[in-house]
Amino acid sequence: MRKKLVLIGNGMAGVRTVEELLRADPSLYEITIIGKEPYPNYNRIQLSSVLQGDKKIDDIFLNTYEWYSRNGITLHTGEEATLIDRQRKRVLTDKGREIPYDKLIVATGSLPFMLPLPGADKEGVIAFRDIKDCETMMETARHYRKAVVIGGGLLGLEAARGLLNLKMDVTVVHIFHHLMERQLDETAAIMLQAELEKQGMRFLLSKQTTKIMGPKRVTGVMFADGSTEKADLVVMAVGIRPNVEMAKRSGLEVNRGIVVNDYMQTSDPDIYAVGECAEHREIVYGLVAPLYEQGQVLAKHLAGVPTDPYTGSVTFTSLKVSGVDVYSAGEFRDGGNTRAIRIHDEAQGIYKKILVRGNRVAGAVLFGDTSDGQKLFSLIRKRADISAFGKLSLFGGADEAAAGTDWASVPDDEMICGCNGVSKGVIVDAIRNRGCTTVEQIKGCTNASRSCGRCKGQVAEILQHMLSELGESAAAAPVKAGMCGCTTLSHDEVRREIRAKGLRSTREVMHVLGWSNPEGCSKCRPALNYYLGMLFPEDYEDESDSRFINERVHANIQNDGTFSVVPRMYGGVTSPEQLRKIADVAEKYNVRMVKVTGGQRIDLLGVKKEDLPKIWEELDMPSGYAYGKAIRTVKTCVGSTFCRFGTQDSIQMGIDMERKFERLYTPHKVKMAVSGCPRNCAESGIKDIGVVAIEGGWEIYVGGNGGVELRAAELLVTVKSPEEVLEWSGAFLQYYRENAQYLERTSHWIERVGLKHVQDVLADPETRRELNERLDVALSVTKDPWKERVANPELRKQFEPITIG
Ligand SMILES: Cc1cc2nc3c(=O)[nH]c(=O)nc-3n(C[C@H](O)[C@H](O)[C@H](O)COP(=O)(O)OP(=O)(O)OC[C@H]3O[C@@H](n4cnc5c(N)ncnc54)[C@H](O)[C@@H]3O)c2cc1C
Ligand SMILES: NC(=O)c1ccc[n+]([C@@H]2O[C@H](COP(=O)([O-])OP(=O)(O)OC[C@H]3O[C@@H](n4cnc5c(N)ncnc54)[C@H](O)[C@@H]3O)[C@@H](O)[C@H]2O)c1
Ligand code: SF4
Ligand code: FES
Repeated sequence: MRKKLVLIGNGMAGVRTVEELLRADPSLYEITIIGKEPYPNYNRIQLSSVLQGDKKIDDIFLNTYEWYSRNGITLHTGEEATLIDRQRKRVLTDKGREIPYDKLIVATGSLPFMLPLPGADKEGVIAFRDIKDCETMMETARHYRKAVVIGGGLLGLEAARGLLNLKMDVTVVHIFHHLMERQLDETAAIMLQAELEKQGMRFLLSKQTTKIMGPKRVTGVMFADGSTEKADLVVMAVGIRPNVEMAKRSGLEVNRGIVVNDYMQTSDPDIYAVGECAEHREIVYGLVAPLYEQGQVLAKHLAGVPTDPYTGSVTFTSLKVSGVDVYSAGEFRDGGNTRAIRIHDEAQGIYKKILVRGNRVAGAVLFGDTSDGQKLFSLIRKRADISAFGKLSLFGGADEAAAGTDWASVPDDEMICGCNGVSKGVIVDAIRNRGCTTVEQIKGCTNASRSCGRCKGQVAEILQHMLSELGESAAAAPVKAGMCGCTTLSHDEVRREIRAKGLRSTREVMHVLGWSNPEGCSKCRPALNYYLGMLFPEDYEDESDSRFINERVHANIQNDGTFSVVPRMYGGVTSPEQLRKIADVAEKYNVRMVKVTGGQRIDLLGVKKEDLPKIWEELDMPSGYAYGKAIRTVKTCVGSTFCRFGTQDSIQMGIDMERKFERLYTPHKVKMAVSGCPRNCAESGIKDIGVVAIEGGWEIYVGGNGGVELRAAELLVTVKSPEEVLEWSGAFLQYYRENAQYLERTSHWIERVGLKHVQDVLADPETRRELNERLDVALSVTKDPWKERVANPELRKQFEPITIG
């Protein structure tokens, strides 16, 4: 039986440790992760980029919910571990859960330090640590103008730049007489301040804040010298404290952080600590590179793989503010038996200082041109003997950068991605031997550029260099976009290979087609699952784990973690009996909102996951697939049944289409409509398939889209009878299913391949017949997912309130 491993803290260090462990041996542990924040693991570092407007929250997730379920990890989000009952080897949570463990990792990170000032609890006083803080700042900037950031360290300056981008007027209050005194000497700090002032930031240095002013919401801050500064928003960025209270309560040895040995083991041999909450040899780290190094050692240790102990890390920092290049690694203050080698070009705004002790580089501070950063960092880490280097050759710098790095002469062990400890040699190997031909693929293979992203340019340069070195054909070939970072093959190529080689499972596809990441990723897995299901409808066993969350639970997840339920109503027609059932269910399960959708259906919003099967059972209506890459709704107008202008029975046509095509999975969602005359009340002109009745027949339009990119549907064909509408629509749908890329709407697909091409193919009656034949096979094996889950106790278990929060 597998041992139980529990991780407390669903953050950067803990989840990286789990990733490394799965890479070492995925079969060893049954893993449970408890995370206080209501999201999957995200890149906290990139919150600065979100605030600065360079990224969206959606871009910074490192692991999707699918990743957890694919790896068999039980995830409890929005839940806090409150105590470790070490006697009974259980973790207790604030939701009353008791989770047994054999091995436990504590990775609770840090808490931002909030200055205990009078008034610090006022509205508008926040920290900058998580998504919520980031959202609060963005929202505040919509209504208020004046921000004060307390703390002129890395975090404070990145926050200040973000608030400037959000059009706030920003003052940074710093206690020390120069900025970033924990990373920079005075010269570099003064240059940095001048640059940031040019960007519009204001500074109050050597200022000690004594009070937060205001009635309920902050209106200003007061300083020890009696002066004040107005503020509608105060961001405290004055450092962090390891989050150790729970560990302390549970009796673990805690100093500043949770005390660990060289294998990250705490005072309890079955409990480990990793990340910002851990104290190793009296050091607590606050940057990802050392935390990932800790994670690597811990993962190997847990997997029983021989590993060197963790002996501590040399760190580097770099400010993520656009237009400013600052880099600091190792020691940075003069003195302490070090000699300084300096270049200071005031005209060009460049300052470089290297501190040397004996024959080794002990540290470096760079401003204005940081291109030597990683080279110097490598020398510091390796403790390289530099006696053979001329003083100035240590600074390759601007000239070398201008000429472009000669990557052939860079040693393989030179560190390229400091955050993830990836050297040039590892990147070269990924390109040469693991088939990587894009920066994304290298990221997937090696983690390079997955954290702060500053090394991305260098990774791209190495890639270019290698492609030319690997021969003319590679150099000449444009860097091809594979379907994701795991493969260089395009969607079309993958589909062709699956068909040609008769591959029957996602694992087999990945193995035979040489996926660089043997597990695949959230992009390729759903696509492969779709292609396999489409190509082999009768034999392929759907891999629910490869589907997006909505398709796994057959309901649409909402922004608060609840779900929506949309039962099918063919052609948008309902009955008093159905309406009564819907009303009863809505009342019984306290459904928060009942809403009519744009597709003429009724949506029950705010449903708890555990209530889904009960609601489906009591509704006793088919799933409307409102959550899937599938046939959605057929919207109809009243047509000739009631309307004075109606030329045909659009309602019946819509009902027949929906009954025929329901439950069919497609590359992306497919919406349809039928209008009873060209007045087009059902909006057939912006649907994937839009049917319009005319005197004596029907027009079929395709490729319309009413979403973000509005696109009018184009006339595919005019036919005479309802049977022909079904025949042409079926052939069109199957041709789209077989030829579009996964996640390609009909509008994009038609633009890519051209309407003329589709018309030419479908003009042949024999081709239409064959397409419809294959479509019928696919339709014949579909089952209503709600009924299936209601009837099957095993499938119902999935909805018990445990996994994804
Ligand atoms: C805006 C910003 C920018 C940054 N930029 C950089 C950078 O450029 N380079 C760099 O190296 N570092 C940077 N950092 C620091 C980096 O993000 C951290 O070092 C890293 O996230 C720490 O990882 P961790 O896993 O130890 O902690 P976290 O990522 O904080 O994860 C800990 C998680 O545990 C959860 N948790 C805590 N207690 C409990 C409990 N009792 N039960 C359940 N869950 C719990 C927390 O909610 C949190 O989600 C930045 C940080 C911020 C805030
Ligand atoms: N680019 C990056 O690498 C980056 C970016 C953001 C955050 N981080 C990390 O996040 C963590 C938090 O960052 P941070 O900048 O808050 O921590 P920090 O400890 O590096 O800096 C805090 C700064 O606040 C100043 N300060 C302390 N008390 C003050 C007071 N009363 N008034 C005014 N200033 C005061 C300190 O002098 C110090 O310079 C750190 O571990 C940092 O390394 C890193
Ligand atoms: S599209 Fe024509 S038939 Fe249908 S409701 Fe509008 S006017 Fe009447
Ligand atoms: S140096 Fe930060 S991601 Fe590579």
